[in-house]
Amino acid sequence: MTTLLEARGLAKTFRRGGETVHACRDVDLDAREGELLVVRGASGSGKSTLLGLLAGLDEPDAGAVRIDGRDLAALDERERALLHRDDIGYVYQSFGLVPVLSAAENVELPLRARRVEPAERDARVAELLELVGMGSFGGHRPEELSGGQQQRIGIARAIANRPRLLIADEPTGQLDAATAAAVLDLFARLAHDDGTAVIVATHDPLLMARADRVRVMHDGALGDEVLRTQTA
Ligand SMILES: Nc1ncnc2c1ncn2[C@@H]1O[C@H](COP(=O)(O)OP(=O)(O)OP(=O)(O)O)[C@@H](O)[C@H]1O
Repeated sequence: MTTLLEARGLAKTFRRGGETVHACRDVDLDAREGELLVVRGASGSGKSTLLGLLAGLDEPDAGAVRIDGRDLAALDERERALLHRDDIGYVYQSFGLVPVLSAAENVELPLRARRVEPAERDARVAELLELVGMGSFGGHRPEELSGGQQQRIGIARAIANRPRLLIADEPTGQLDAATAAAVLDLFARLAHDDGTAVIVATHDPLLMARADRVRVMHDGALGDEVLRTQTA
């Protein structure tokens, strides 16, 4: 399998009150095409910080992230925007939907950014809403949707442009068991059938059971790979 993302020596600290929090300490990580990689860890262990660094949403204090061999720190603003538009899908823990847009318009945003033709855009939005079981909710604003429904819209938006790299922060946190299982199937298909590199931060044991690899984060440090059978 081809390595799509390589992170080396990633570090990030925050100041909180008078103390320094080491949210990410010397993290090395590879993500490969066709693979579902789970990062597991207790609340506050640094998973969200790490995912934000991997996607280039935040700058590390030290270390580097290369995607397809390109160092994120070396990209100018335009190159970074294109990388985000075309190659990276990100599922935010708190969904990150635009409140004044409908569910369908939120899903449509990445397609508009790529200037997909209107007819193709409409068809793709309908397909994506169906895929996440939200076919009848396209006209609803985020505030009219439950947390789980917003989470599903966030997932549909993240995969709209068929990214090569999908990064998802607790993507089943708000979902009931049946919907979570459908999302797991979707992520597994994206990795195993479509060749997407999928990185998921989760506490969900079912998601861990579907992973090809599991890495455990503890106090900002990422441990060696653990066997899936050790994660249940
Ligand atoms: N912007 C920030 N300012 C100050 N401290 C922060 C900031 N972001 C994260 N932290 C701290 O860094 C540590 C790691 O947080 P992070 O959100 O990455 O963990 P997490 O594993 O994703 O937790 P959760 O599962 O609860 O989302 C925590 O101690 C958190 O309080």
